Amino acid sequence: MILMTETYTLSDGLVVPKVGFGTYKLNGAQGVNAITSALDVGYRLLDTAVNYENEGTVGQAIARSSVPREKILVSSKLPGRRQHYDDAIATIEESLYRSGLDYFDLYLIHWPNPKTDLYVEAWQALIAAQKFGLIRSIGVSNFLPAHLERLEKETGVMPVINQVELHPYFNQADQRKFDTEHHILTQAWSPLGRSTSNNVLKHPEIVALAEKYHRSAGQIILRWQTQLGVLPIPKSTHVARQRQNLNIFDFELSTEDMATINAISKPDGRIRDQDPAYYEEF
Ligand SMILES: NC(=O)C1=CN([C@@H]2O[C@H](COP(=O)(O)OP(=O)(O)OC[C@H]3O[C@@H](n4cnc5c(N)ncnc54)[C@H](OP(=O)(O)O)[C@@H]3O)[C@@H](O)[C@H]2O)C=CC1
Ligand SMILES: O=C(O)C(=O)[C@@H](O)[C@H](O)C(=O)CO
Repeated sequence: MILMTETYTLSDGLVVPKVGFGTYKLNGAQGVNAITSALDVGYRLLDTAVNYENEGTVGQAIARSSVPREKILVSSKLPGRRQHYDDAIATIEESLYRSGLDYFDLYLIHWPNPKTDLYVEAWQALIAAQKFGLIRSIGVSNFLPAHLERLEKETGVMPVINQVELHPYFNQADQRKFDTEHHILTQAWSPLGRSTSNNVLKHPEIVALAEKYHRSAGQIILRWQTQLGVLPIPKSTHVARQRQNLNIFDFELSTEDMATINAISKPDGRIRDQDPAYYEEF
């Protein structure tokens, strides 16, 4: 049975599912199998990046899937080392060749890299690539309010999406508020905390809520994110987990339980030392 998701409408009119599928570390034949399985389960938004070295894997899964291309949204990301205008345009074209696609539904600047200070130039390239028809919607990832304000001031164009680290240990309340006020949809990367040693799926409050709602810990977290108005992109290689991560639209967390999860967040809750104010990724 194919699972259906609810949708968000972005400020430019693009309709996106409320849950997408992350593909970091899904490479080669195993990656194709995992992504094909995700499409079979019902995922319709695939998140990739040049830096994941798997745009070919994603394209191959789409080619093998029985789901028509136009029913799938594919989102990729421009790496830090390609933020000069001409490099960015060439990279977007190469991303398309690698994936075997004619267009991307979404393309994001992966990190602002403020020390390199080329993100406005990269944004101008994304605006042009959208005009050329290579990309339907343009967005960013890991952008702080100051970076977003600068994009608007210098180009007049705000991103429609901002993909940031967001899980119960780091719930991004201020960034979400800013994004909402500027009609930007917040996407959650590592929505399940990447199952690190400090595993948020085992947090006692999350485990208690899973018992209360007769759901898995992952489903509680993903449901919390969608009730916050956020779009999580969980990754899983296992079909049963892929299915449960999408199957969150038939229950609702109470206001009190939402508040309980919101209270887990802490200022130093990032998985790694990746504050976009100074982190640079190439
Ligand atoms: N823009 C950016 O800078 C970044 C973007 N991303 C994007 O976000 C996506 C998701 O983040 P990611 O870092 O992969 O981490 P996630 O938070 O999605 O966690 C993935 C891990 O959780 C496990 N898992 C998945 N579902 C469940 C479940 N229901 N119960 C228990 N364990 C589960 C997976 O194991 P298994 O596979 O064995 O099921 C895997 O080990 C990435 O794949 C990528 O597309 C990620 C990081 C940064
Ligand atoms: O996975 C991504 O999209 C990244 O931007 C990486 O920085 C990731 O967060 C990572 O941890 C790489 O080791």
